[in-house]
Amino acid sequence: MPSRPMIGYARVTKSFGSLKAVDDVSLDVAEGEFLAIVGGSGSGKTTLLRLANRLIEADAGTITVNSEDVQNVDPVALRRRIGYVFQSGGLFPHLSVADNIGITPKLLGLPADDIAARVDELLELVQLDRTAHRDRLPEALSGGQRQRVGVARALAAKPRIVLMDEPFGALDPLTRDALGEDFRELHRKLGLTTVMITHDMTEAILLADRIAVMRGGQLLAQGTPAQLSGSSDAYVLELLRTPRRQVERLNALLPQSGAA
Ligand SMILES: Nc1ncnc2c1ncn2[C@@H]1O[C@H](COP(=O)(O)OP(=O)(O)OP(=O)(O)O)[C@@H](O)[C@H]1O
Repeated sequence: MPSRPMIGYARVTKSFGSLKAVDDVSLDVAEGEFLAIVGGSGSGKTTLLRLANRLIEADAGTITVNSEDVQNVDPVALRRRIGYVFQSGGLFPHLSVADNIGITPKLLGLPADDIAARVDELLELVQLDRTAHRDRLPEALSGGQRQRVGVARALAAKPRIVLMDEPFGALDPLTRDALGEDFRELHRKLGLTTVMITHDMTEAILLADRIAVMRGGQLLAQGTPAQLSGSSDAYVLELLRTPRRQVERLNALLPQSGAA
């Protein structure tokens, strides 16, 4: 694993009223790492993610991005340096695919020809056919295609960091699998640092280098899947056992391949 932290949380706390959504969390994400954040609903995953690009401000603690305290970085400039993929794609419904992808380059003041070239490059990168998809509105795309556009848009300003909030959650399992694999390849090819929230433990184990487990706002455990499987925490072990238990149940219900 690379050594330099690209994102660093040091004793970070964020409350909403009396509720500690993120409670004294310290976590480093190394440069080039793919980290998955897992945990039950309301455990603080989204809050933790959004603290990194200042969509949410911390009450206490320090967050660094590329060794810089995010408090010293203009939030808009920070968000341009960090790609963000929303669960539902988060595309502007009235803008074409090309305009959705090109929105940040446009805000950055790039000339129209450069934006068009960048859009084509990104469409290719996320494996969408230029001619077929460029001018469509998001409503004319499948869920998987929308998420590909969401990924392309997040990559438009050539960020080194990508944050993804349950990006493949609303997709059918086959599309989800394919997109997960494709994104993992992009992560490698572009040398990204990726933090992805997922509810799917199998996805976390298959895609991520390391997994952070949240519960009640606290970081319960972090480590590689192998390290976590040696955890002494019952909740962590339960989470890690889920994929295997599902396979066992499936094996019991389905004929084994090759069987008559
Ligand atoms: N803007 C807000 N105002 C008040 N409470 C909030 C706000 N945002 C989040 N919370 C609360 O903080 C806690 C953590 O929320 P968060 O969205 O971070 O959890 P999560 O783990 O991402 O959940 P899910 O998996 O359901 O998306 C929850 O109890 C939530 O209701």
